[in-house]
Amino acid sequence: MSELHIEGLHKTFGDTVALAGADLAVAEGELVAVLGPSGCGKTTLLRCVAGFERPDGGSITVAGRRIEHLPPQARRVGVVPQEGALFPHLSVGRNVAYGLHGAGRGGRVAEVLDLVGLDGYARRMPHELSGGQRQRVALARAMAPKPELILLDEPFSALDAGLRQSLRGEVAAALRAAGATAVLVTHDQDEALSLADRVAVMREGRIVQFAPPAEVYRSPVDPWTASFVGDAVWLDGDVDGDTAATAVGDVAVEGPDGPARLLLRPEQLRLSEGAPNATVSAVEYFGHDALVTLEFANGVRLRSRVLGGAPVAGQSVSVAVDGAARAFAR
Ligand SMILES: Nc1ncnc2c1ncn2[C@@H]1O[C@H](COP(=O)(O)OP(=O)(O)OP(=O)(O)O)[C@@H](O)[C@H]1O
Repeated sequence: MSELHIEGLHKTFGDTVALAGADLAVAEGELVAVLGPSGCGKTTLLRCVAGFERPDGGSITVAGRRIEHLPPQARRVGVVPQEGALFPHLSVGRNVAYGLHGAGRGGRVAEVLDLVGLDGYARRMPHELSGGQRQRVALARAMAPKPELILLDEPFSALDAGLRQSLRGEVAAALRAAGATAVLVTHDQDEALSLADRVAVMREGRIVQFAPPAEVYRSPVDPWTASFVGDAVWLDGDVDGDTAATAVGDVAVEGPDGPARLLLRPEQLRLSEGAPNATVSAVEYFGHDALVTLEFANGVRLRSRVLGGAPVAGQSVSVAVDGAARAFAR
């Protein structure tokens, strides 16, 4: 497995700019999620790397080799499409063996099926598998020829929520066990944050932030990224050093001095002991936690994520802020 370098990639379709100078550098053995809203260019980026689309400009290098002008089969890149796309008339084993040649085929098929947890499934037909098993076969098929790089295009999107979550972990484990360099495209922030070593946030054809999941969540580069990745609670304030004066009191901050929009995550607003300073105006209960809308005396409303017992609407509560808010100049 090898590293991937994408520089200044451009692609337009008629009047639509799908890629507007996308840059991405994936290290050997790394699992990167490209996360962005619908239409931001994720699939186009992946298709350019796979060779299904030819970019208008820019370069794609895998293991030091420029590949953007090579046909797909010469790129040594494996692809796991959205819905697996297995050959329906071929057994699991023959699907996985499809891109393999030579004597070691049988052994390699068994090896990759084992890696994806489908040891003993080689004789089954695709229609005899669950949706999650089909996706694992598609992953095994992509990995079988030992490509330099594996690309996964929304590989869990056709599955229901429970299955998606368990399969995510299994796929990440299989990729890591194989030492694969992989790029996964998704619009699902939970998927990106939970799976990837680094997340590339994509907007309007460009990568706007590329960092480990915790950094993207805690220190988003701009308000758009803050609101796109995770729940954002916004509060206006005036920053002076490491505190900001706000309508709900002084809050610890990180960011430039002056008028600012302050980003808090709902779990940073904690119900505490002490003199009440807010009233609960609404509660959305989810079992494991609840989203509570808090109204302060001056009319400011903020959302808090509360674990365990949720308060009830109308209740007076004391609210404290944990950690620092991130300030963006206003
Ligand atoms: N073959 C094409 N012809 C014309 N326009 C296209 C083509 N492929 C993509 N586009 C346009 O390019 C833009 C980026 O599309 P792309 O499929 O890469 O986005 P995406 O981020 O993968 O979206 P989604 O999450 O909805 O799949 C969109 O505006 C789309 O309509």
